[in-house]
Amino acid sequence: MPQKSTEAYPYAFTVSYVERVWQHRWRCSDVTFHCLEGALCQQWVQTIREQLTALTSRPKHLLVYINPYGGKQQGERIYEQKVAPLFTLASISTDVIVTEHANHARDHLRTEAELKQYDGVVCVGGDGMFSEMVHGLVSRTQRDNGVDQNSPEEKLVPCTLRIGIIPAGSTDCICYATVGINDPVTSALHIIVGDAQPMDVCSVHHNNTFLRYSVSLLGYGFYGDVLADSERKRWMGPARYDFSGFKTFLTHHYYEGTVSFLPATDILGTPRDKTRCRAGYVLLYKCNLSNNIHNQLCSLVLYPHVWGWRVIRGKFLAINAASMSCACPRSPKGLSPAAHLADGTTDLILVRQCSRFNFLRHLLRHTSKYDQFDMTFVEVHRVRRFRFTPRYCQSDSELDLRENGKRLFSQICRDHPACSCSPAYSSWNCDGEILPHAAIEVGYVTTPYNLLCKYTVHSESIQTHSLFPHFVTLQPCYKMDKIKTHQSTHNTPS
Ligand SMILES: Nc1ncnc2c1ncn2[C@@H]1O[C@H](COP(=O)(O)OP(=O)(O)OP(=O)(O)O)[C@@H](O)[C@H]1O
Ligand SMILES: CCCCCCCCCCCCC/C=C/[C@@H](O)[C@H](CO)NC(=O)CCCCC
Ligand SMILES: [Ca+2]
Repeated sequence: MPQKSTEAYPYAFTVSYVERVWQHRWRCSDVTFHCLEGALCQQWVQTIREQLTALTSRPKHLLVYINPYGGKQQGERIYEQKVAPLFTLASISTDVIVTEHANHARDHLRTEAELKQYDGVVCVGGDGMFSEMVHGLVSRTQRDNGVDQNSPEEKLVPCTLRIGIIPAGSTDCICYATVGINDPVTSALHIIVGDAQPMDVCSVHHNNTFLRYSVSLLGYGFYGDVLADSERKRWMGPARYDFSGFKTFLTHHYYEGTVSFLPATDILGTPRDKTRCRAGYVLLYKCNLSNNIHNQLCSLVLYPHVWGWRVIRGKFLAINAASMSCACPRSPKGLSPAAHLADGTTDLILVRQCSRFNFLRHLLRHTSKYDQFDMTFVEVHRVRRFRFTPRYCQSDSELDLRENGKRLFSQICRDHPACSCSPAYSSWNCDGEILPHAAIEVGYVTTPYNLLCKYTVHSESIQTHSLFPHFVTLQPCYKMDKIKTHQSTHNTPS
């Protein structure tokens, strides 16, 4: 600042604020205001501070879990260098746990963590780490409320604590599909300003026994096989998915079975809509869909069997249930671009046996503007529940082998034990974790979740933003713990 104005306006304070720089990317900027009088400066600071304190949606105390081995193993560095300084600037205090083993965060959240003292929990990692948080919190909430997790008929009780994601994984699909980008700074700023987004959760069962929750992808066939292969190549980092994806594409296995599903008939909107559920300031498509007659007509056309379950038998290259778009850097529009984040449904995508060439066309359309569902061997249904039963029963010994992670020597092709045809079973990819059971039942899709790092879709949050459009926090010009005015000519706080 020129000396002249410093002399004329000797008091100053700095406001840090969120700036939208490009598309969905946010950055923290600041602006310094200079005043003639110390008292006036103090009054401004006091008033802004009061307004900030009144924003109850903003977290003050967070519990952070860092997976040091997710993605490119950069979790700790990302948190220390990019996120922690922003939390400090926003006067958010944190308790940080660097996980020591898989399921550390899940078990800590489920049993030990003193959750009452926190306004939210944050995970630094990928989809697997987020899944751990969901399992810890959702399980704890169901247990505290006497909900039987084993019953697919039961609806989940919503959790009150929100989860924030700082992306540091390999796919980061949950972060990308909710925020619009996988950028740690953007996510940290969403957490700071208290953004919230409810999200759907599916419970997955086998023989009336609870297996796992899923919030993004439940995929059998192609995505199950990619995951099973890639887990053996974790040392490759995020590139393992490209390698295993290519390999699985070449193997071109199909799987026989029966899919039964309960179509979501009482909703507006279809998986073929052109809208995107990634609410922001420019594109505000809310999850509770718009009252649109065109959408209503599409629902009727797509779901003529409105009253009950539908059953489809066949040979499938992939069976995917996308509870959200599953957009990620590999596929910016995702597996089901029009899926909604919190509408109590999942989009069931059935890819029937077809030629390698056609399957490649289908896969490539996930990365372009062309419609991946507009192909004769692909169908998509918006559903509330579904089941899958493989054509051939899976024996208990086979399940044991799979559960123990052993190679499936017993997995023979259906007609010719000695040849390399398609095996009888794939496994389910449940948000990036392998489920060895081929036969599963998915209970009612419910929305027991709130994320911290999401654009506003609640009217409450929108109001908050229009009242206080940008302020993240206040800082004096010179580094101090508390907000104070200072006399800029003397470089010392007054
Ligand atoms: N300290 C740890 N040591 C080993 N594994 C861990 C540890 N902490 C968490 N995990 C496990 O690491 C697995 C992968 O983590 P994460 O999801 O963060 O990264 P990723 O798999 O590379 O990313 P993505 O899920 O986005 O593809 C998760 O299943 C999680 O349970
Ligand atoms: C031969 C050309 C192929 C081009 C294909 C592009 C299609 C990409 C669609 C990507 C869909 C990602 C769905 C997200 C799944 C996550 O819950 C899971 C855990 O992070 N990731 C994977 O399973 C990792 C899945 C990675 C699949 C490649
Ligand atoms: Ca959904």
